[in-house]
Amino acid sequence: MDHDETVLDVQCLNIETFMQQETMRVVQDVSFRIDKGQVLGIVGESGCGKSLTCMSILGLLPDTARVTQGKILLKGSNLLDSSEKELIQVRRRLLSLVLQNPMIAFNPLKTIGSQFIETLRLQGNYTRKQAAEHAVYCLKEMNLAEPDRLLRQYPFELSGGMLQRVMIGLAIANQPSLFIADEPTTALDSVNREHVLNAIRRIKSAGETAILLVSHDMNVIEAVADNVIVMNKGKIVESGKTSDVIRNPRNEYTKLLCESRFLNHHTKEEPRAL
Ligand SMILES: Nc1ncnc2c1ncn2[C@@H]1O[C@H](COP(=O)(O)OP(=O)(O)OP(=O)(O)O)[C@@H](O)[C@H]1O
Repeated sequence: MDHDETVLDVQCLNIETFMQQETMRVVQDVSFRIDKGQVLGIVGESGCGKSLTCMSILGLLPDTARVTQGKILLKGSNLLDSSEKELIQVRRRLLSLVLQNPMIAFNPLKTIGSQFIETLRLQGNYTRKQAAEHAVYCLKEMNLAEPDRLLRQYPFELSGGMLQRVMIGLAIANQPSLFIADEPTTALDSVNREHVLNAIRRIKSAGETAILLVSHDMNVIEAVADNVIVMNKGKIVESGKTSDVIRNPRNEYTKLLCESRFLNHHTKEEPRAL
């Protein structure tokens, strides 16, 4: 594989948390790579370390957690060696994140348009007019109808699924090198989930961005991820091409996740923890 294509290379990542005088190794020796135009899925039960792994890449770990060992190479440079100032620049130019609940990402008192335009102008060299035009383009890319009208609306006027797509449109507006989506479909009904998966497919087919997709739903991973890692209790217990892992799961937890695929379609429940 051409090394130039690798966007994110996480090597032997270890994260500890410390709360109430107790230290816990919550991520242990986790390694993975994502190339341009590829989607890597991370699956695993609640508390297995998926979110802290993502937050460490963004340099946004909470005060009660820290990376104790490892490397996070973004296009070859180790983010763990970056200063806070450099990280802010990296987050603006190269990384973007979408979380489960888009409502908390928006200011309820401002229109979608003003927030979209403000963020675009913060990230890039846009006039207000150019930013407004680009916002319309991004919303169209997300297959959202009537983007001009949508930009005049307030967050509470949109459904969760629409807001999530607005968030994704905004997140990829400046073609980040790495797009991290942490449970982007979990709070959505099946129709909106499909819209979000289509949005991810579109980003993938543009071929410029590496995508890290966290989910506990194997259906979602199966739909868009080229490769998958399965985490349990802070460790990778299985990894490989998504189709191979699903066809031939080796680990007991992976088997459960795969079996729950059909169940999840109807109930959206998380599989029982082992
Ligand atoms: N801010 C924090 N301070 C201390 N410990 C934390 C903090 N956030 C998470 N943890 C602990 O770290 C471990 C990993 O949590 P993490 O949120 O990464 O799991 P997750 O796999 O993303 O779970 P979920 O699917 O529920 O979001 C858990 O044991 C959790 O309790």
